[in-house]
Amino acid sequence: MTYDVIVIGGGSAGCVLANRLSADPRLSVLLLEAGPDFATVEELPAEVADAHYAPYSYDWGYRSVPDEFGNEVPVPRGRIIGGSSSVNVCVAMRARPSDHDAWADLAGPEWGYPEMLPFYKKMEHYPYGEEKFHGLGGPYRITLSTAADLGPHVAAMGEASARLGYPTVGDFNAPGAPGFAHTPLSAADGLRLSTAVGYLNPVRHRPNLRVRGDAPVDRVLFRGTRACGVRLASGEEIDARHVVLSAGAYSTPLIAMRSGVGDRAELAAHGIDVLADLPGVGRNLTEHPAFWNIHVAKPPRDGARQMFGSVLSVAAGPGEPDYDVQILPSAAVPTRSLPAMIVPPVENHPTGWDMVFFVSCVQPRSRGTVRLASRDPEDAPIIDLGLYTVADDAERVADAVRIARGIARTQPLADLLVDERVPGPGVSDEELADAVRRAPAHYNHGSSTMRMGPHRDPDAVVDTDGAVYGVEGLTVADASVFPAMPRVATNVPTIVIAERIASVLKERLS
Ligand SMILES: Cc1cc2nc3c(=O)[nH]c(=O)nc-3n(C[C@H](O)[C@H](O)[C@H](O)COP(=O)(O)OP(=O)(O)OC[C@H]3O[C@@H](n4cnc5c(N)ncnc54)[C@H](O)[C@@H]3O)c2cc1C
Repeated sequence: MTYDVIVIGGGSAGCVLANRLSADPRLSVLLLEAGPDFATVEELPAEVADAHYAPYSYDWGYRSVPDEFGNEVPVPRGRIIGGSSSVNVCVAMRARPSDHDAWADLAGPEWGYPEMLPFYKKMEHYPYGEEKFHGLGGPYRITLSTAADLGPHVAAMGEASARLGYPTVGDFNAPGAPGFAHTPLSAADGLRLSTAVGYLNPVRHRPNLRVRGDAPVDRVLFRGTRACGVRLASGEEIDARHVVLSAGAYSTPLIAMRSGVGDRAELAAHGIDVLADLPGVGRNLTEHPAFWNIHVAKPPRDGARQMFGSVLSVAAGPGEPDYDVQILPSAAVPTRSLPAMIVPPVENHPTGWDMVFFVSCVQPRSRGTVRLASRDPEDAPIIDLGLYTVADDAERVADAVRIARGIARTQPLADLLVDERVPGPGVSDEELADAVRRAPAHYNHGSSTMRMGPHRDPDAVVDTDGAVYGVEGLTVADASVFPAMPRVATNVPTIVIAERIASVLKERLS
């Protein structure tokens, strides 16, 4: 059988494509996912269903190459239906109007905020009611955490921020000034709402949609320069009129390169024939660099239900059109619940409880790369996150830690904390940038490795509709096409990118 469309990767974007394209009963759609498929919420492993903590199972197990200090940073990515939306911490932030201004400048006016607002509304089920900035009845349910969900430490953080002059923001996903806000969440009643749950499960009954889990793809097949199907890692070949790459910012460039789309010299090094010489494939990897600023907490009177669910956004650097650093405060959490691969366990902890300020520079200038290690589809890529290769990024993260330290010293939060644990009181404010560089972490927001842009841009890989330059019948829709990194968490921006690309593609293929 020849499918009208094969979508590779059933993650945040792939499930959107599968839903929107198969809405046309004339289009036969096959969704191929490397990880396991769980067709109902009841079948989900408990840790994947539980929205309160990010599970680090169902993961590709990637790591960044060692940096100058020998740190090999983990790069988690979901290998499961729903992709990284099945393993993330459920923060559901829209890209800001200022991010859309940048996208419009780099990729075309259709990516501006007024043009994209209808897609945000279309994707959303906002149970508090439809209004100017929100939608009702869309596939993706967005909820707001309550003060009870977040516990007393986060409430005290909000009060301390207000005392220091940071405004309180009622609706993070409406345009407006930065400040302290409860973050919207892709979770409800403790259930993580992946795009598999929101977009895919309700349409699985469609006779023109087939979903295959445990089906890793090796490469796209071409007749001349026209995509005509895919080859699975098992060697099985499947025909299609059109192929969509939605395998995420790390895997999409790998599949492209194995298929002959990429930098000529890199393809030649692996003996791959060149179909389209596109040097931008695997370049421009952008990540939000982060630091775990940890404070020993007094045990909370009432336990929180949600680890993360609020954010303070601040313009720290000069000349930014919007905020450039973010501080995500955690609830007070048992020390042993922090991921050991990121926060080494400590002996003789004074209380057994910590409060984390997970801080980031959300407009980083550093860039990294994703490269092929070999032609074997099961080989991990060579990932160089490139964190802090531009020194200013470490200064911005240090700015965020200084702000977090100031809030930790301010009442009423100061009364709920004991002392700073990481980096610790022995590290002065002036030494923070160095401490940040020596303990690299990130927000798990890797993107832009198949960047969207005009053909004249030598690093652009896809056009404004996600079509890959130099070949026909091949589209990319996932976080790899971000024209620039938004200053927010990347799941919702990936979903709206997929929504827009799906709407254009459906028109073309129908
Ligand atoms: C631990 C973690 C926490 C995060 N927390 C948040 C958060 O709270 N809020 C937020 O907004 N963002 C968060 N993110 C980021 C966000 O989830 C991602 O940016 C987003 O999911 C990316 O979507 P995508 O479609 O590009 O890729 P993914 O969702 O990763 O989907 C790619 C899919 O393709 C599949 N695939 C890959 N290679 C192949 C192949 N060869 N053949 C077949 N299938 C393949 C993968 O298994 C995966 O299912 C987090 C990410 C992680 C990893």
